[in-house]
Amino acid sequence: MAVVTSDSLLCRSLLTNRVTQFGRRSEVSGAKVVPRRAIGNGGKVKGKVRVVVKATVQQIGGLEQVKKAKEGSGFDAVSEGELREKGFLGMRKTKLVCTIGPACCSPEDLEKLALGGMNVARLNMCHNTRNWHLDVIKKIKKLNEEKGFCVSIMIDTEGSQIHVLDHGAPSSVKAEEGSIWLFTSQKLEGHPPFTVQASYDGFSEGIEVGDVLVIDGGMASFEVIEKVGNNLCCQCTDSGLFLPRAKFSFWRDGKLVERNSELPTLSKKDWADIEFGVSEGVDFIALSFINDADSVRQLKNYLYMRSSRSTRVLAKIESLESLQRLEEIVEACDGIMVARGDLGVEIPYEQIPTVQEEITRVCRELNKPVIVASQLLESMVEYPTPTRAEVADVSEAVRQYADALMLSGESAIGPYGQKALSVLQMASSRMELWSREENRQSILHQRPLGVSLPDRIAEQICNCAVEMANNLGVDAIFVYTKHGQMASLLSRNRPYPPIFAFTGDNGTRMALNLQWGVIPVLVDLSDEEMEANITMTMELIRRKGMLKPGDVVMVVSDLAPTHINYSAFQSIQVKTVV
Ligand SMILES: Nc1ncnc2c1ncn2[C@@H]1O[C@H](COP(=O)(O)OP(=O)(O)OP(=O)(O)O)[C@@H](O)[C@H]1O
Ligand SMILES: CC(=O)C(=O)O
Ligand SMILES: [K+]
Ligand SMILES: [Mg+2]
Repeated sequence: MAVVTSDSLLCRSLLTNRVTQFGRRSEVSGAKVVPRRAIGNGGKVKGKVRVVVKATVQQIGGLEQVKKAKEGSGFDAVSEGELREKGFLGMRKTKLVCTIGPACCSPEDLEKLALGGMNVARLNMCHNTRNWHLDVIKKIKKLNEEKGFCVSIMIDTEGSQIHVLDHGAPSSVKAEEGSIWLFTSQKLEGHPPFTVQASYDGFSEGIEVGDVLVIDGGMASFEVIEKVGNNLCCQCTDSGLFLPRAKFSFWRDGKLVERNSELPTLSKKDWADIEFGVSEGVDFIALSFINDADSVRQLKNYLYMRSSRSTRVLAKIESLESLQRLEEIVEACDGIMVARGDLGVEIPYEQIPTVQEEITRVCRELNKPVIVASQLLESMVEYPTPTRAEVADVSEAVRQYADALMLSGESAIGPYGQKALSVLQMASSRMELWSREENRQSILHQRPLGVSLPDRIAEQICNCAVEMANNLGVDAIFVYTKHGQMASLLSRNRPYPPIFAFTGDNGTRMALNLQWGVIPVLVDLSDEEMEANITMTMELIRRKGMLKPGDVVMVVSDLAPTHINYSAFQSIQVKTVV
């Protein structure tokens, strides 16, 4: 068995080599042979950058690298099983994040979630002790090592926000219309009825009589009828429940009274949690309640100083301020979470759908992964089936090409976590298939990102590669990447075939777990011999019986062969398995 092509094809393609204007779209006629092109400015080959597009036929047996392609190396057990069962095109593209809580923290439950397709486990530092979280981290790492899973770990900081600290009951308390309540930041002895303790001393600063206090974005509403010192006396105007940690927002003349900037973005506790995450080698740190890009930069600088550069920083969009500074935050971070729960406290909930669409679009265009989170399958916290409206919401996020979907209470505290995960899995696969059949990918707009010529070339290569891959109907895209840049540029174009991202860097592998359509594979890559890397990885997949004669693989690479005097050497090759 060998991977195809003929040298004559290669020669022919070399003969048709011609120089084109930089930035022109590659013409793909549907033929499997694509002329090699050197791309330069104004018809000249530009300095130290070479781009090669070719179709080749080659024999892959007998190479030293083939021996290295040992069973099981770097390819996670779940993707392998999915590929066997469903073939390349059947592999799920949308990634799944599960919040880990008391309902799913045993090794058996974690294993079931991993088998069910959990790509990232989220630990919410608002809840439970650091030791509890440490125990979960250890269990996940053990599963990855011993059972061949590839589950990345995210910690989600508590952040600072005004919420209920104590309402005098372990679960919920009802507020009836007309009842009068005292809101205070003081701890009250014996907790008298109709009192609520707020989490922040300055919770009532700037608040006036007549303002409206809304609980959890609409769960209950109160009118401020008196202000005594820092305490607020309020009358319930819309009855509802106080849940533990219920959130406060104040409204005046139909507009939010903005307060978030008064609170520290990264509290002492957040820094201690971050320190914990860094020392335990978590893959993602998600920052709650950020208002601008400064806190993201601050954390990135800190990670740089700590030589913990493989930890990726995610910014959660859950305040009005962060929404107003969306682009600068997206540019500064490594990924975004649309935290619809708290966002719905700060903006009217009817705005959530359009805001979500806008955030996912900006993230894809700026090439940052985006997670859509909260209440996706909320009813499954209690019931074993989702509502039809919830399935529609999940499908809408997939249709918008979000990179990932997240479960919160559904997995953390609900008895049907695995079932909720399978609902996400099935609904996303279904919507992906529909999007592909409807050819929706072709209407994706890409804004140019790169500034330097090599970056612009990498971007164009990836845009063109995806267009070619879709037009040619290739089965898989292989990409070789150190930091994940090429893989994410391919993913940004949301191709039909899956992207196998081969990397020698474990941090890159774990980070790519969050990216749409990318299957990260850890392998030893040679800096010198790109062809050997290609041969080795094709053989790795073939020996597992997952590449069959007739399969067509597109290979995209940008690793620089050091013996060639070019600063970058990027190529697209199309290979057919014989
Ligand atoms: N580690 C944990 N230990 C105990 N309960 C947890 C844990 N993680 C989550 N939960 C429970 O699951 C629910 C949903 O989790 P989720 O992470 O969405 O939290 P949240 O409190 O709603 O806040 P946010 O997501 O805005 O930080 C929480 O309200 C909490 O009851
Ligand atoms: C996930 C989260 O923090 C929220 O939805 O508020
Ligand atoms: K949190
Ligand atoms: Mg939140």
